[in-house]
Amino acid sequence: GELKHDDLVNICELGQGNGGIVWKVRHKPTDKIMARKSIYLEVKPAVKNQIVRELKVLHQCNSPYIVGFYGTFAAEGQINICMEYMDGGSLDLILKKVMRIPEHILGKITVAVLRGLSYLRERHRIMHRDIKPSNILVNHQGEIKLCDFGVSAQLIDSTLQTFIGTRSYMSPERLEGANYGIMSDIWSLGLSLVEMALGRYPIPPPSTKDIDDLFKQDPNGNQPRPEGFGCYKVLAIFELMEWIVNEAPPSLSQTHFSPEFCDFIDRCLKKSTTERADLNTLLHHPFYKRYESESDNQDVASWIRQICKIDQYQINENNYRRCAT
Ligand SMILES: O=C(NOCCO)c1oc2ccncc2c1Nc1ccc(C2CC2)cc1F
Ligand SMILES: [Mg+2]
Repeated sequence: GELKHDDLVNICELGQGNGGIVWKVRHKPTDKIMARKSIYLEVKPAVKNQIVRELKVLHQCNSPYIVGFYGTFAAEGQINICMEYMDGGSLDLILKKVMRIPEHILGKITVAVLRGLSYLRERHRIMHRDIKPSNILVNHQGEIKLCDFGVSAQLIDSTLQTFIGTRSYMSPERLEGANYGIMSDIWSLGLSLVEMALGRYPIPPPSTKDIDDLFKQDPNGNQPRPEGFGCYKVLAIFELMEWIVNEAPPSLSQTHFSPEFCDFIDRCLKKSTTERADLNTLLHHPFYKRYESESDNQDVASWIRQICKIDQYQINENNYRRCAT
C-alpha cells in the first residue's frame, strides 16, 4: 500500500537544495531505510493531487540505473517522494571529497547514465531534464543510478525550472529558449563528465597550465582540493549562461585523458544539436564500448568504500581529537 507520513521516522538530513530537502528515514512498519525528498510547493491542493498522481508512474520505473521508488504522498504543504537510500551519496558530494574522478570510474558512470537515459526514453518516453553530478547517486555495491528526472509534467510546470542554480548544466539551445529534447541531456552529461574529470565546474574553461598544475601536484587525485583551488574567476549565473551560448564548449586534453574519452566529450559538447551525438551514436562509441562489457562494478564498489573510509576515518580522527583534549 501507499506510504504514510506517520509511518516514517527521520534519522538524519541528507541534503538540501533547489526547493527540496532530503531526509534519511526509517519506515516503521517494514523497518526499511529510505530517502524521503520533500518539495515545498505553494500550489492549490488539486495541483498537488495531480502531481502525486503523476509521480505514481514511478512504481513502473524499474531499472538497475534508476534509483528505486517506494511511494509518494502530500503532507504539510509538501510533495514527498520516498526512494531507495544510496549510501555512497551523489557524485557532487564525492567530488568534494576527492580531487577528481579517475577516467575508468567515469567510464562506468557514462555506461550507467546512457543506459538510464535509454531506459527512460524507450520505456517511459521521457528525457531526464536535469542531468548533473548531484542527480547521479552511488552505493557501496558499486551501483550508479539516476534520480530527479522529469516524470511529472505538472511538477515541472509548478517548479518552472525556477531553480536558477541548475541552469549551468543546461544546453545552449535550452538556455536560448529554443525547443530541446534528449539532446539536451547529452550536453549535460558531457559537461558533468568534464567537471568530474577536472574536479571543477569547467566554465570558464581552465587554462592548459591550470590543468597541468592540477595533475602535477597530485597525480592520483586523492587529496581533498585546497581552498581557493585554481583561484579561477567564478562567473555570475547570467555571465555563465552567456558564455555557454556564445563561447566555444569545454574540452579535455589528450595529455591527461585517453583519445576515446576526449572524442566522446567533443561529441557530447557540440553546441549545434545537429552535430551533437545522439544516444544511439554514443552507445556505439569506443569510450562506451570499453566499459560496457565489464559486468561487475567491483572497481567502483572498492573506490566508493575507500572514499567513505577516508570519510569515516576523519570522523573518528575528529572524535578522537575532541575526546583527547
Ligand atoms: O527532485 C526533483 N528535482 O530536484 C529539485 C528539487 O530538489 C524532481 O523534479 C521533478 C520534476 C518532475 N518529476 C519528478 C521530479 C523530481 N523528483 C524525482 C524524480 C524521480 C525520482 C525517482 C525515484 C528516483 C525521485 C525524485 F525525487
Ligand atoms: Mg537533485
